[in-house]
Amino acid sequence: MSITTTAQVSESTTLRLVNGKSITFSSNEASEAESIPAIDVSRIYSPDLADRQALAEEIGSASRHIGFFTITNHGVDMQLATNTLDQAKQFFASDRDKKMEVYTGLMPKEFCGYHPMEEYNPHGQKLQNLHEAYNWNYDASKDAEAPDPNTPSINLWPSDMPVFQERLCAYQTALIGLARRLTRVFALALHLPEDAFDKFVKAPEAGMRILHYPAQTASRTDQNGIGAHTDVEHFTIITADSDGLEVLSKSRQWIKVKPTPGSFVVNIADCFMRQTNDVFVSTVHRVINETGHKRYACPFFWGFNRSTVLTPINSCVDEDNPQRYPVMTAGEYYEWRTTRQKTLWRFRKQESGE
Ligand SMILES: O=C(O)CCC(=O)C(=O)O
Ligand SMILES: [Fe+2]
Repeated sequence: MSITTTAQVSESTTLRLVNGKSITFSSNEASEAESIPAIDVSRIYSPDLADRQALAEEIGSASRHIGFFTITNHGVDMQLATNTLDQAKQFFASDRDKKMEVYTGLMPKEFCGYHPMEEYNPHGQKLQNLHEAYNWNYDASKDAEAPDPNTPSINLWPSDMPVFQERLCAYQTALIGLARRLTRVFALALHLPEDAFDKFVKAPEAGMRILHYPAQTASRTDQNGIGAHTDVEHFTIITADSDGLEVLSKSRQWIKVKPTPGSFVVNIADCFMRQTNDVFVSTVHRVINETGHKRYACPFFWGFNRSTVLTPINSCVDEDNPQRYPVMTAGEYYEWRTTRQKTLWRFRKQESGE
């Protein structure tokens, strides 16, 4: 972590993110003084376009200002989420050898598979990030709305845990349905036709991850559960069983996000930020588990098909906001981030003397 000191103000911290941007904040403490917007999204199911447009205005405003919001009345059966978190508890409780059979290092250009405990340290803190994770990708053959048995899925499933795969995929299928509807609302929020993005999400990126964060005893300066970062794709839908998620506001304060039973947290990610030329904010976030007990979470990472060219949306580029990023496909960006993230984070681990 690089510490810089300003003349009158106390110490501030500057961190460089994997996406190339830097962030600075003056206090490492998080507070509940600000909160993220809570949006009732039941209107995604309304047959009336005016209802969906009104919802799009709310979601668009949250995406432009903080890039994080909670959604209620989303229509997803929360039993599917509970089942997935139960499977996470069982998987992470198994032997390390068992988990290492699906080690993510076997797939250097992908995130899928098992990420061991204390493997990464993105900001060179005294201690490695205190989490372990398991990631799995979209499987076109299980897509309820557009099943395609001919596209192989890239995954590392544990060999003898069929219920694990079944429960995790059932939850993923439900979230894919919700994400397709939200994608239409985002199109409206950008004042595009509602179906403008449909073609990009026929065969989407819809990877997921389960995470286990042990209770942290070290200070938040020395260790994070997961260090400050932005997500890679278009938007993320997070389920978590406890406090711990923190979001960096525009005023550079860390805000605590409270999980509300039955709701999800949604955040904008980097591909959407690039495609909207920074009109949508891909907000920096991290997790620090100071609850005193284990924390489990399950983010769902939704992105447009890897062949989608991330040309900035016309209405997001003008004289005051000229084009900020070179154009590349979502797949090129994904691969750049994955390899960079894995090598950079491991490099910093070696640097810290492990
Ligand atoms: O555990 C959480 O609540 C969020 C995890 C996260 O931000 C991530 O995996 O990208
Ligand atoms: Fe994240």
